[in-house]
Amino acid sequence: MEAKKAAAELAVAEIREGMIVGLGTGSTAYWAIQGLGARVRNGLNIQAVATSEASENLAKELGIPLIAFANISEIDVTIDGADEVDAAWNLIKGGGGALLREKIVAFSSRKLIIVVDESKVVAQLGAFPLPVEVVKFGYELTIRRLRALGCKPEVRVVDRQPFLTDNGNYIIDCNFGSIPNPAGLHQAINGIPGVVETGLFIGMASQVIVGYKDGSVERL
Ligand SMILES: O=C(CO)[C@H](O)[C@H](O)COP(=O)(O)O
Repeated sequence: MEAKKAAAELAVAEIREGMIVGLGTGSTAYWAIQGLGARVRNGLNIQAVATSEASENLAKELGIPLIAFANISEIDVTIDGADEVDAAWNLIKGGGGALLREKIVAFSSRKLIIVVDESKVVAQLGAFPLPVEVVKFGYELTIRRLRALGCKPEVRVVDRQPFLTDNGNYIIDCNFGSIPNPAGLHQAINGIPGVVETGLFIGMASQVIVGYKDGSVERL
């Protein structure tokens, strides 16, 4: 917990008056949202957009003002977590099932700050099974096509039910093993009809902040 909190707090310190801020999803982003809530209570004037219903609810509880996407064209800074970060700052995301909204928000963010604990930093992506969001229709066929790309795909199950994203889709966790060419794999998966989005975030991170067990932090 200390590692995630420390990384999140350093990112929150970068938020300035008047900014539009993207709120990530997960246990590390949770600390960023808490930190932003504290700064808002101390008078910081920001507006936020959330990447999940959970983060939106937390922002509301903390009194962080939210703004509709219809009223913005860009987000100044988004702070989000990741499941893996490689040496080129490519990411696997979606462990919390919010990858589609996270990618939509990240894509329109001038700056994407990724906050992780040290366990997430890897030489090559792939030890964490890649989450892929797919529509329910024909998902059995979509899974076959994913398997043909060389992975072991599994429908994510929570409480013995298929997990449904905030968008009403399934998550297929795809174990490819080591991923030597993340961009190529992303393209191949996104070419399968039925796939909505992959959890590979290629070249999107602007900054990576790593927290350590002893509470120290490092910018990569
Ligand atoms: O991509 C995500 C949610 O879809 C999260 O950012 C990712 O799973 C990391 O979560 P945590 O900070 O809880 O380890």
